Amino acid sequence: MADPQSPMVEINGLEFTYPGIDGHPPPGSTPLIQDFSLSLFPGDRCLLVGANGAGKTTILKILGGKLMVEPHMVRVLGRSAFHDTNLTSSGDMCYLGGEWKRDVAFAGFEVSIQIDVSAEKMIFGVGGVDPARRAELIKVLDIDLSWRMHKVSDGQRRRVQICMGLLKPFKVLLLDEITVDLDVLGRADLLKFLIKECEERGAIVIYATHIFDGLENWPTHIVYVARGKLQLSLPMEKVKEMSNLSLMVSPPTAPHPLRLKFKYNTRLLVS
Ligand SMILES: Nc1ncnc2c1ncn2[C@@H]1O[C@H](COP(=O)(O)OP(=O)(O)OP(=O)(O)O)[C@@H](O)[C@H]1O
Repeated sequence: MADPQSPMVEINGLEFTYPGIDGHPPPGSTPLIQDFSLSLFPGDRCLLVGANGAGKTTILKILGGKLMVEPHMVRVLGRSAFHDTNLTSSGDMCYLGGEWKRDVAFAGFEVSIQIDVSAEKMIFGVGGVDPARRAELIKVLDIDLSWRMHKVSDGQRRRVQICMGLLKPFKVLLLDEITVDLDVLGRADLLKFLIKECEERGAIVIYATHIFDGLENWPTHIVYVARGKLQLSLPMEKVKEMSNLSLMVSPPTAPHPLRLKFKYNTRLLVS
């Protein structure tokens, strides 16, 4: 188990702008992510929330080492997420997000994983895996090993993707709307499995989603992002303490307010 006092993820004054076609941020552009700092410790389960375009995926991609930032701005397990490729290849950090694609011959060109191969071949093709963990994941995700990948539904394909991503005992898991294709029971079983991973092994999960159903007791933290800035980071005990309190981050008349209503009757009204 990791030292509970030392952060597994540290974001220090993160700034990020997507590069233009010349590979550099357009001159004079305002950074998309600004002045963002956050530390997460062993066992933390962080729910990353915010409106469309707030910057959640960008933050997860930066943490997942898919976008370059200065090494001191983001440390994952004490290492630079972008520069230390061993973080991902070792399985210590796992990013699951977006569509499940694979690179084909042309640089930067990707196609969906829809080849005629069985779920069994894909899952058992991942080497160096504990057979008991693999069997548990196949059960939790209710995977039929005889599924052919070109004939399965989106949700079934997603289950195989999640299973393959979780086969190695990750230390940091980044989930970007990955459960959107799962049915209610499949999602609940997966979320329960992730709680066990955090409590028993001290792993951490950062989960960006717009679907709050069934999440009342899942997170240890709620992190709210708007316009690329951290607006709120609340431990769940605080959210529970705020029973009957409405926390107004922006007036309820703001266009498209996002309402997070948990069973504790805490309402975060944010735009
Ligand atoms: N590759 C890119 N190049 C330039 N701008 C981008 C790129 N990807 C995203 N953006 C912009 O960055 C902003 C944040 O996008 P991001 O995908 O991080 O938001 P999000 O909070 O994950 O949104 P959603 O809830 O819709 O998934 C958006 O305005 C988007 O248009």
